[in-house]
Amino acid sequence: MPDALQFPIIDLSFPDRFSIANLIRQGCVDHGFFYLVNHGVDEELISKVFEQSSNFFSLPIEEKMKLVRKNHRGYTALYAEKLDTTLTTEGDSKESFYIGPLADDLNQWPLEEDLPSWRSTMETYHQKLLSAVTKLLSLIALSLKLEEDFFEKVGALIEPLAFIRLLHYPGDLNSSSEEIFGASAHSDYGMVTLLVTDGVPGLQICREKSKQPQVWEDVPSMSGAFIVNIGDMMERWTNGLFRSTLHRVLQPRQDRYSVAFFTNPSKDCIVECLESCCTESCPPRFPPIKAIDYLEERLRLTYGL
Ligand SMILES: O=C(O)CCC(=O)C(=O)O
Ligand SMILES: [Fe+2]
Repeated sequence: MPDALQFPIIDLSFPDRFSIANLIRQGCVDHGFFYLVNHGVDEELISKVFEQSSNFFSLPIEEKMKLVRKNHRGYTALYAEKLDTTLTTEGDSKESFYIGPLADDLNQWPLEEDLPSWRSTMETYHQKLLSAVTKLLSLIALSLKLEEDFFEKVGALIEPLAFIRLLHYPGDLNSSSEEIFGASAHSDYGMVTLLVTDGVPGLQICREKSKQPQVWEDVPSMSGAFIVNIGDMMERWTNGLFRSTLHRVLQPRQDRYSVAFFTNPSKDCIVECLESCCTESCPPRFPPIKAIDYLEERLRLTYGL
């Protein structure tokens, strides 16, 4: 049995920004994961989000299907999504609900009379998370020896494509297939993801994706902390220095709820390998891409469109 994983704990309020930036760099190079504490998001708000998430997923399926995913916002039913696009089995055994950028009016909301304060809770959470991520990205820029406002300057934060994903993994599914996962193996697509879970285990990472057989290690939740992971666009920016680590969620034996916050750059932002991460012996591994084109292609593959 490998030892339990130990990720660095990043304190977003710590005054010595350079030492925190170094710790972030270590977490991103070694694991692509770290914990974030003192992030400025109240425990009480997080509890409310979990309560409202459970209220929504408890609705009858016909009600949930009225808000079925359009423009990548709204409800996706059990087995509708398959994060590991190489699997031939049916989709992942989870249901989810996406809430995207608040400004563009594309989100779908349950009726206020059905779920009072649902929309305002999610909107507040979206705003708070975006503000925590903006602070975190300035430290990530420092950790790459860039100016703190690098991600602003390249236009990543003009209107970031930031999504809340409420997740519910039912615990009472009797599946005969070993190949059914709550969330099958994948890496996230964007810059960074901030995840909070209800403490029910299931999340695992595989640090060496090409090594066979793959070794999967449990990621423990930490009370009061976000689990942060690097996504593929950040891996591309850093020419592979920061890892976008493969992860998955096992099908749990009891209900499991989690809430992910995915941050992608603004749609027209160009993601290209940083000069400081390239050398003659380590040339750029990824061509430049426009954030929206990359994101749309990844979503298309995930939903089998
Ligand atoms: O539910 C979790 O713990 C992780 C979810 C996840 O990896 C994702 O939604 O991308
Ligand atoms: Fe993920």
